Amino acid sequence: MTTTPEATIADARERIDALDDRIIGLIQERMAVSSVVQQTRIASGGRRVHLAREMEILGRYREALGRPGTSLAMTLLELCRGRI
Ligand SMILES: O=C(O)C(=O)C[C@]1(C(=O)O)C=C[C@@H](O)C=C1
Repeated sequence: MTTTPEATIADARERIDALDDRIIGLIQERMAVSSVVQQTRIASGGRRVHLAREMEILGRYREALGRPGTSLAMTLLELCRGRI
C-alpha cells in the first residue's frame, strides 16, 4: 500500500499530539506530587526549595538530553515550585 507525504505527516502529527497530551498529563501529575513534598517539608518547618535535590534533577535531565535537558528541567521545576 502506498501513502502520500501529506498522509504520513498527518499521521505523525496525530501521534505527536497524543504524546503531548500524555506529557502534559505527566507534568500535571509531577506538579501534584511535588506539591505534596513541598507542603510536607514546609509544614515540618523546612523551606519550599531544596537546592541539592534540584541539582540532582538538573544533572539527570542533562545526562539524558544534553544542555537543553537542563533548560527543560529548570522549566519543570519552575512549574512545580514557582519562581525563585
Ligand atoms: O524533592 C523535593 O524535595 C521537592 O520539593 C520536589 C522538587 C521537584 O519538583 O522536583 C520541588 C522543589 C524542590 O526545590 C526540589 C524538588
